[in-house]
Amino acid sequence: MQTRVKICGITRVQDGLFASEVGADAIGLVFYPKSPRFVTSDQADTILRNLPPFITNVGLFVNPTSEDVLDIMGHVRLDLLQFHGEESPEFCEQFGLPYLKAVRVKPGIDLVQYALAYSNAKGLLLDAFVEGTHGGTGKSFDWSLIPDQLSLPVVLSGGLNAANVMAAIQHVRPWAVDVSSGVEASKGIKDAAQMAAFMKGVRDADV
Ligand SMILES: O=C(O)c1ccccc1NCC(=O)[C@H](O)[C@H](O)COP(=O)(O)O
Repeated sequence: MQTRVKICGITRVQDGLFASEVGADAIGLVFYPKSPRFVTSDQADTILRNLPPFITNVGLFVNPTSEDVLDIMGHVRLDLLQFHGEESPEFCEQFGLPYLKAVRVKPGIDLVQYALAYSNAKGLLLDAFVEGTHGGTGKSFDWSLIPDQLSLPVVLSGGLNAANVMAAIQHVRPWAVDVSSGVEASKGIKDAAQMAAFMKGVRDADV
């Protein structure tokens, strides 16, 4: 099986294009204003208009209002939503788009119950728990906390990079992996060589 790849926190057309060229299946656009990778709807629209076909785009939010999401959706044609806060299943489902629910994993969290609660999600994005932040931390977590079987596809995230992504895939066998910090020259600025190396690590894990 080929592990899918999302490269998140794209803020520049050139980074979205290169992510497409190296084989990423999806790019993430962060609409959370407190993030150093935040993009406006106009910036997001420009990035998406320059992407080649067949690249899924994911709009990322943290505890938005319904109006926040609808406003972005009115300006940007999003394929998938990703919620990183304390959004309820009902909140996530109201927009008529498929969505990923992000979960920050720490000992004691019941991922089986989480997957059952968000049963209409397209997947669970499992990320590191870092107090006071919601994501994009560059920190990994103990992958052994992930149950062998969950009722939703797993998108493994949190501190992945070219050096650890092969081990992560071989350990977890996720549907997909997601990366932001691990392919950056600085926050929000992706590094082409790191993106290419990350993709090579994913392909090496899949053989
Ligand atoms: O990327 C951010 O700045 C961010 C801020 C707040 C919530 C979520 C955020 N990113 C969401 C992602 O899907 C990241 O790719 C994920 O958290 C992994 O990030 P990293 O550990 O830096 O690879």
